[in-house]
Amino acid sequence: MVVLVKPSPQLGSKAMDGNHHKVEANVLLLGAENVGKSALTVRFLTRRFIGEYGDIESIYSHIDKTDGREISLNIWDSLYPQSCETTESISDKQLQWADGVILVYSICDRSSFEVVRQQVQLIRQTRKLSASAPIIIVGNKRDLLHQRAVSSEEGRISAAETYHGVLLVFHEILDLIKESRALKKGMAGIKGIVRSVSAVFGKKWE
Ligand SMILES: Nc1nc2c(ncn2[C@@H]2O[C@H](COP(=O)(O)OP(=O)(O)OP(=O)(O)O)[C@@H](O)[C@H]2O)c(=O)[nH]1
Repeated sequence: MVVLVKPSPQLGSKAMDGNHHKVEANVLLLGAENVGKSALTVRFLTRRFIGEYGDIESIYSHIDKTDGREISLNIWDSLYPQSCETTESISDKQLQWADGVILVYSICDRSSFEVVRQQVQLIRQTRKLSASAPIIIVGNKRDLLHQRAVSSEEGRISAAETYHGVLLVFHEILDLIKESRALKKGMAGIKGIVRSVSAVFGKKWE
C-alpha cells in the first residue's frame, strides 16, 4: 500500500530498530528537473512506468519488506528548484528530514549532472544532512544510451526499461541507512562503556 502525504518535516520519527520498535527510513530524491525522479519513485512503488507525472512534490509512505523484516519507507520526491521565489535547490528542512539521499541525473543531459555536482557541494556546505546519512548518485534513462551526454560506467538505470534496477537502488540505500544506524548504535555503546568506566575511576574520558 502506498500513502501519499503532503511534505512535512515532522513525518517519520528517527527512532527505530530493535525488535519492538517500528523501523522507519526517510529517503530524499534530489536532482534537476526532468531527470526522472518521479518516474523512479513511481516505478519502485507500483512497478509501473506511466510516462508523465506532472509537477507535484510529494512524500510517499510505503511498507517495504527486506530480509523478512518490515520497514516503513518515506520517499520525498522533490521539485527542482524548490519554488520560483528561491534559487536554492534543496531546503534545510529536506536535509534534516532525510536519513539518506538519492541524487538523480539523466545520462542524456549534461547540465543535470552539473546540478548533482552542485547539490553535493550544497549538502556538504550546509551540513544539515546527518554526517552518517548515505548518498547515492544514479544516472537515469539508460535506455537512451544513443543520446548519452555523460560518460560514466556505474550507477546507471532506467525507470522506463525495468523495475529491477530501480528496486536495487532503493534497497541499496535502505541497506546503507541500516548499516549507518548499526554503526551509530555501536558507537553509542562504546561511549556508554567509557562513561561507566569514567564513573568508576572518577576520570573524564571522552
Ligand atoms: N526514456 C526514458 N524516459 C524517462 C525515464 N525516466 C523518466 N523519463 C521521462 O522523463 C520525463 C521526466 O520524468 P519525471 O519523472 O517527471 O522527472 P522529474 O525529475 O520528476 O521532473 P520534475 O518533476 O520536473 O522535477 C518524463 O517524460 C518521463 O516519461 C527513463 O528511464 N527513460
